[in-house]
Amino acid sequence: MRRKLAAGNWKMNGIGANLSELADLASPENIDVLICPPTPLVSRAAQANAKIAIGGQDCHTAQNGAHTGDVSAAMLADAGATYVLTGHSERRTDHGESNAIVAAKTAAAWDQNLIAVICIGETLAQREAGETLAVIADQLTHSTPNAATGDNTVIAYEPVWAIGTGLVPTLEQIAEVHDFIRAELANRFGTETAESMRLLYGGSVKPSNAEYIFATSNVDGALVGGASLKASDFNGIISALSLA
Ligand SMILES: O=C(CO)COP(=O)(O)O
Repeated sequence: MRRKLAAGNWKMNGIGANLSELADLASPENIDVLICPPTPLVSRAAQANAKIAIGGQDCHTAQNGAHTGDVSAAMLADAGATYVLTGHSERRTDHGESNAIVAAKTAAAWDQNLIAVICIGETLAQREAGETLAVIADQLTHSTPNAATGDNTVIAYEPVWAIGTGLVPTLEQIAEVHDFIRAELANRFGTETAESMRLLYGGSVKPSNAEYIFATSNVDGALVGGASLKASDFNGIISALSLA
């Protein structure tokens, strides 16, 4: 059985004062809860609530060296992180990260025993051009190294046009992509590995729509931006996932 995962991505939001939100997060026994705060908060976040996991939002392909401003998977692990996001669309756009770079970052995360949450998703233009599944297949294939397992990898489907916009795909659209991802994983890694890998939906998930999204085929949780910043909001999503 896949353990469901409620993941929050604080993006470039939050200072020390915001860490008090972590103490107020619910942590139901039957699901995993993860928060990915900005890098300067990772170490303190990891001390704030023993029941939730902490992750980085990005890592370098190397573990150390002359890369000013970057953070390595080794540093995140040392600070108490157990997960890291790789290939978030904002990294792909703001920092020009290719699938090959995302795959190298994912491998670097695994080297430090971090669970990689590999993010993929189409733009609105790609969806309107009917290219969604081709884009998803391409990103999934080339961002995911061969050694992926259900233990070291989570796949997050985040349509770029749904991030921070309040727009959410229909449940049919979410199911279509999640079913497709599961099938692609089965083709490549075999059914057992594919069935053990968690697939998250991300993009404007709120307490008000979480229950419906979590009832969708092959959705094992969510990657949440804005609604993860306040415990009162994220707890609504955590509760919906726990009951799903
Ligand atoms: O990008 C996201 C999480 O990684 C989604 O952000 P929002 O939940 O704010 O739309």
